Amino acid sequence: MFSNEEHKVIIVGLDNAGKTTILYQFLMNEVVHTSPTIGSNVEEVVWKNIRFLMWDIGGQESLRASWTTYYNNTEFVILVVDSTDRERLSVTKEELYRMLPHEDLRKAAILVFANKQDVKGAMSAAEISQQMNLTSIKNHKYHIQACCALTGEGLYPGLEWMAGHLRK
Ligand SMILES: Nc1nc2c(ncn2[C@@H]2O[C@H](COP(=O)(O)OP(=O)(O)OP(=O)(O)O)[C@@H](O)[C@H]2O)c(=O)[nH]1
Ligand SMILES: [Mg+2]
Repeated sequence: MFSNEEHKVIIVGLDNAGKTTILYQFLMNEVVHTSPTIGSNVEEVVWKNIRFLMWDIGGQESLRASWTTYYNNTEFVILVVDSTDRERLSVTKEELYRMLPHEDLRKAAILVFANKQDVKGAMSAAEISQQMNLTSIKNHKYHIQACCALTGEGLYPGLEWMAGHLRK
C-alpha cells in the first residue's frame, strides 16, 4: 500500500557531531562542506517509498534550549554522537535524558548514531550505549547504530531500523 504520510524526524546532538553531514548524505549521497548550523536545515528524504521530513538542528550550547520548539509531532529522534568526543559524552547523555520525558516526544523512537567510526580510537557503539546507560530507557523504542557520515557506512542500516518502527 502506498502511503503519502510524511514522518517527522529531528536530528539532534552536540555541535560538531556530524548532524548536517548526515542529513546531506541521506539527501544526496555526498559529503557536503558544512559550517556550524545556526537554527536548522530541513529536507525531505524519500527512501523505499517512505517520506521522512528531517530537521537538522544546530547543536551549539546556546541553541540547545530551542530544540524543544521542534519536538511537536516528532516520530523519530536521531541523536548523533561524536564517538571521538569522550569528554562531552556526559553532556550528550544529559541532553538525551532531558529530552525523553518531554510530552511532545512521548511516542518518539530514538535512533542513536555513534558517528565518526573512521577515526582511530573512536568509542564503539557498545561503549557509548553503556556510558549513556541506554538500557535504562523504558518508555521509548531505541536503537544505537555505529556509522561514518563521511563514507555513509551505517547510515542506511539506521534508516532501516526506523522503517521498521514507523508509527502505524
Ligand atoms: N572523521 C569524520 N568526520 C566527520 C564525520 N561526520 C562529520 N564529520 C566532520 O565533523 C565536522 C562537523 O560536522 P557537521 O555535520 O557540521 O556537525 P553538526 O553536528 O551539524 O554541528 P552543528 O551544526 O554545529 O550542530 C565536519 O568537519 C565534518 O566533516 C565522520 O563520520 N567522520
Ligand atoms: Mg549542523
